[in-house]
Amino acid sequence: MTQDCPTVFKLSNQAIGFKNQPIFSNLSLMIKQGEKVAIVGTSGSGKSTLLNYLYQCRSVDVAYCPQKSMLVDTLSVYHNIYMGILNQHGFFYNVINLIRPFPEHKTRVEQLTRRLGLTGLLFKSIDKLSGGQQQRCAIGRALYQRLPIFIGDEPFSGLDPKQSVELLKAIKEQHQTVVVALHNKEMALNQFDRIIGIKDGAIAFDTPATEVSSEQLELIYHRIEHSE
Ligand SMILES: Nc1ncnc2c1ncn2[C@@H]1O[C@H](COP(=O)(O)OP(=O)(O)OP(=O)(O)O)[C@@H](O)[C@H]1O
Repeated sequence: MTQDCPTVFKLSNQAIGFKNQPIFSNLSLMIKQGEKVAIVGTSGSGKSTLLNYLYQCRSVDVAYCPQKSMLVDTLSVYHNIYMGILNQHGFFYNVINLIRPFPEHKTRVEQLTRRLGLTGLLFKSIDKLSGGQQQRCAIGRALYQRLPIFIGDEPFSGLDPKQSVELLKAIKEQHQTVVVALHNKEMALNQFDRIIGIKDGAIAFDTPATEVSSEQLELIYHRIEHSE
């Protein structure tokens, strides 16, 4: 039961946003260890702003998969995935491993690429991959960090539904707590424990996925049409 688990994020009446543009003025939110949370809302509603804030709150425990993947185009899948753990090793270890991969990392990254559906692409450079393959590589970078929390900002947007579910399964196996922004309502309803709907700079609903109706979700995406 996650109710009895430690709290991993707790925001109380928090203002979140940018210098001259607050996005949330009074946000309260608690996420417990072990929860699998989907964040939904229209484009521009503040999902990325919130996820980035959560990441900043405890970056050492979070494998973060932002919308702009920050992969290095000219480097290979292997190198881009390994880069996720650069901060876990010393400078010389990293340099040697990047020039001549240690067998331990090569084996583990290769196993991971199979799970990601990137078999045979280990040493292919990122700029030679499709958008979806690049996205899977970015997820691989997060998975390779083996951190307790995964935060993903639309990590499946370029993937087909089957791949998305498979990758989410891998993410759930690797990370205790999962917080993901997505636009796929079916996935939010079927694959997560809890759904947080964001609208007009506030949480419109925060409900167990089994209790969220598709009407509630539709409402989140409903735009008010202004007429003169
Ligand atoms: N660096 C920034 N400086 C100022 N305002 C920003 C900045 N980044 C985003 N915004 C604004 O903050 C609001 C929320 O943006 P955010 O990217 O969090 O939305 P989102 O829900 O993630 O959207 P999408 O689904 O399109 O990714 C938007 O109005 C956006 O214009």
